Amino acid sequence: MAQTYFPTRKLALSPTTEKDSSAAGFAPSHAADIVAHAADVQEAYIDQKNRLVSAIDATRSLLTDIRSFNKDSWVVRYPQLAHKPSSLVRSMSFVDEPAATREVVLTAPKHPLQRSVTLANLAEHKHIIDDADAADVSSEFSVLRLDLKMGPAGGPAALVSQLEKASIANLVDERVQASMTHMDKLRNRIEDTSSKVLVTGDLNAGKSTLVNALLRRDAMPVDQQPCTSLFCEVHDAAENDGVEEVHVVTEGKTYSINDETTFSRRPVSDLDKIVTDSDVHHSLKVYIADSRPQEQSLLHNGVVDISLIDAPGLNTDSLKTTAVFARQEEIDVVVFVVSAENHFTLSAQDFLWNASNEKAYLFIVVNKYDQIRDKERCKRRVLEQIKKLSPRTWDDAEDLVHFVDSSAPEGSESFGKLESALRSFVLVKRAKSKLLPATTYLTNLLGDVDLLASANSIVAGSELEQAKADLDRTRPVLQKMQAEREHLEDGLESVEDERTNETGSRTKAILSAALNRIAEGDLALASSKLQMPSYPGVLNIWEYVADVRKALLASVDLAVKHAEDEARVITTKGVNEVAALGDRYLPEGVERSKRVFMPEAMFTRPAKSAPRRSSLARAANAQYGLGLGLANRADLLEPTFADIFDVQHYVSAHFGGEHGAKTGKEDDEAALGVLSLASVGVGAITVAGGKALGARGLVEAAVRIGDMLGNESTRKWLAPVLGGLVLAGAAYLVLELPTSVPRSVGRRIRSELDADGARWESEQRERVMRETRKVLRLASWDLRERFRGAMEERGREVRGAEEAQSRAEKALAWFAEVTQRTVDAREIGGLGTFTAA
Ligand SMILES: Nc1nc2c(ncn2[C@@H]2O[C@H](COP(=O)(O)OP(=O)(O)OP(=O)(O)O)[C@@H](O)[C@H]2O)c(=O)[nH]1
Repeated sequence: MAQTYFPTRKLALSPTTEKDSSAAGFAPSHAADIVAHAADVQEAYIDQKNRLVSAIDATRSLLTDIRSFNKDSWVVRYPQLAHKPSSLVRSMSFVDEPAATREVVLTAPKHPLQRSVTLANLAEHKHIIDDADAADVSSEFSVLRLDLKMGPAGGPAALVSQLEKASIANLVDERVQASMTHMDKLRNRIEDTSSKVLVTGDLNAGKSTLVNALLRRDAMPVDQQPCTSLFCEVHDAAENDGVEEVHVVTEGKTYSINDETTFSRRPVSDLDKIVTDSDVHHSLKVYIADSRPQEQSLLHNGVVDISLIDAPGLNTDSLKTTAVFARQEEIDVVVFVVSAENHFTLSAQDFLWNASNEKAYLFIVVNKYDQIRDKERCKRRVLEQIKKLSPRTWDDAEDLVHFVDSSAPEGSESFGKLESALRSFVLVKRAKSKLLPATTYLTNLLGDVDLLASANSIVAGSELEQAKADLDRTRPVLQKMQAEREHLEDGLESVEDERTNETGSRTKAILSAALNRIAEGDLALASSKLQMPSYPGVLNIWEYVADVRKALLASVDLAVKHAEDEARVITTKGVNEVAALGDRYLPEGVERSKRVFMPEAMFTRPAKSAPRRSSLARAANAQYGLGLGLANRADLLEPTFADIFDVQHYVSAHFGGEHGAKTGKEDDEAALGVLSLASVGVGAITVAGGKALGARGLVEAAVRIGDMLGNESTRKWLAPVLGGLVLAGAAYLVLELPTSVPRSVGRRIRSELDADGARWESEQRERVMRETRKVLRLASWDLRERFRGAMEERGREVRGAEEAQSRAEKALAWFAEVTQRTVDAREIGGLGTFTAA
């Protein structure tokens, strides 16, 4: 019954059960009780309305926060719960990830004001999974339900199997936004204090008289012939700035008090005339001032802006119009006026029957009761009719059916009771039409928020676990890498240095030995591939020198190549050591270097720029593939006199000068020009003497020879002796050539290699070391990059996991707060206790 909307007050009205006798003998309560009841109802209504408004505001702010949290901190997930027969267990999946399902369980709320069910992880609630009673518990969204069916119009609807997380979150956000807009409307509706009471009934039943009685003034014309044919809507003049006025609504326009084009103004004194003259169905807005205090006035009651609509009497013509009018949403209450003398006409019965089906409760005023002699009998017969026409009205007859004399309201107890009951009834009906939808909506919405929060809590919980596991896995790896970085660095440096130095010393050893050997006239390197040419005889001495030169140069090439090969071996070792360092320090799962080291590719690149050096030194840098390729350089193969008689060697050896070793090739050639002539004979002498003679000795010998030539007798024997000596020397020279030429050539080559003062050997060493260092640097760089990349990757993983952890923790706390706030909102709105009848 109506009072159940306001359970916070113990109402003074008798309970329904006591009224069961009302059909037989209706026992009216004392008017004072009714008035007190009206005050209670009014207070309870205001209280409930305010609570609901606060709850709406709290929910609205919660939704605003949820939206911004979802935007900034958490992509909200939308769960789908598949029902499992006879159990509280649901299979939960998310629209963005339909394949991944997890079992959850519906749990009883921890708080009485929580949703009837929330979700929890199955593992934590195994004990309640087989509760058959729970099979029907709904785990569906109502307000925030997403319509995920899509497809061409008329075609088979296809379930959107998978949408992006973000798109789903957007859809949820849109639903939340839409529900906020809807709440604004509900709030406006609740706050809207206007309420329309339609007064209708049989012709001449006294409707206008009742309206006048309620207003306590003769505003509406009575006894009109023909009967009232238009709808007069009576408002408090306060709504028209306190001015009493009639607004005749322009035909075809929708009335707005703020739009002068929708009505024309007439004085209230013209009302009689307007009603009398009216031959068409107009509607009127009548603004009447009620000077009575708020607690007495119906129009001016301080709670609801009630307007009374005096409708035309029901007949076959007006019946339909009035029925349509009564059905309008803004009509909160229908007051049906019936004459006690006539009871219900057929039109009245028709209207009541339909109206009671559509609007459960009707307020019935049985008028002209003063005219009835046998009042009890009349009352009984009227109530019997009401019982048939509107049983629910009959149930509440004490509140809803009033037997009055509208022509004399002042001081009438029954009329006072009618007024109070009508006011309560208006408020009760408002509660039903305005507060209840808002209450239901809010209850459903908060339930959905709970469901969303608990599903997202479960997700946050799993993400937290995942993040912790990730951290446990990645953080130690990162820390280990940070700790070992220096070791790796040291290891790489030492491989680089050690192997480069090893290459250097190997090269040095090989080349030193090689140069010493050629200086002795031997091949730089003993090899089966090379042989010293055999001496072809003095007549082919020039070719012999060329061949020796070529063979020695080729052997130097071979020695260089040998040093390079050694460097390749050492470098390969170094590369393998770098790879081993990679195996040791790179974490699991990091791809090892795919570079394949090809030792044969070493020493194949021409130097980009070399400083100016002797042609040999330049050649040394020109072509690495075949050692130095010295033996293929035509310009280097050209033999010289010095290759045969190495005067320069003897001269420099004698003067102990380093001239020869230090001059350039041009100087070599100049020296050869001066000394070449002398070297032929003198070189022979010196060699013939078995030891190297000094220049002084040579000069002295020449002088003595000159003296002897000046002496006649001496000349006689000197010529044959001298000739003999020269011949012997020449013979010796010729005999020694096979051994002296290789030495001379070897020494020449050696000194030419060192020609520009830069030690050829150390240059070669540097070159070979550079190559090794280059390879090892590349290998180290590659490993360092891998290590750095892996460390960055692990760092990112750790940071990602840390962020995920803090996001999940924040989300868990947030969703717990959301749940608490839904509880608070329910409490504020009295939703847990406010139940519909
Ligand atoms: N004695 C008495 N006369 C009443 C009462 N109510 C109305 N009347 C009289 O009944 C007549 C009709 O009253 P109206 O108020 O004009 O009736 P109505 O229902 O508005 O008439 P229509 O709008 O024309 O259908 C008037 O003469 C009123 O004085 C009442 O409670 N007691």
